[in-house]
Amino acid sequence: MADRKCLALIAHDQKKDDLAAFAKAHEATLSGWKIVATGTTGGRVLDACPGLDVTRLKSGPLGGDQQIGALIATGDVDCLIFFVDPLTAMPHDVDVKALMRLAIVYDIPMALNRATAEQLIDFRRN
Ligand SMILES: O=C(CO)COP(=O)(O)O
Repeated sequence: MADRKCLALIAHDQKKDDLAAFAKAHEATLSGWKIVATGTTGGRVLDACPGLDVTRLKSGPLGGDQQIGALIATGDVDCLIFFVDPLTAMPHDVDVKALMRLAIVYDIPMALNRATAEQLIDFRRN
């Protein structure tokens, strides 16, 4: 059997409740993926869905976004769902931009809000 594809999940603090609810609502679909997540986000996803295969990396401000960017560059992440908070300044804004840039460079599907993530998860199921 081919290796499962890898999905990266990230949410800024104001969006973490929303991402946990999204994960719960799509738990069955997400169980078909290998998941990598920034540290705090991964913890929230596992609290909501303890059975998912989630690898937690560093927290975003401590390098987690860059770790996920590196995994995109090596071809180890196939899809990115990142619930971005557009209303709060981030100390690691440059890391966030660099991550999005690599998702574009390597042309992987990237959802930056819940509406797009809902479409992406439905699309990939079909
Ligand atoms: O800051 C983040 C993304 O830029 C998310 O990191 P955490 O999941 O560790 O909060």
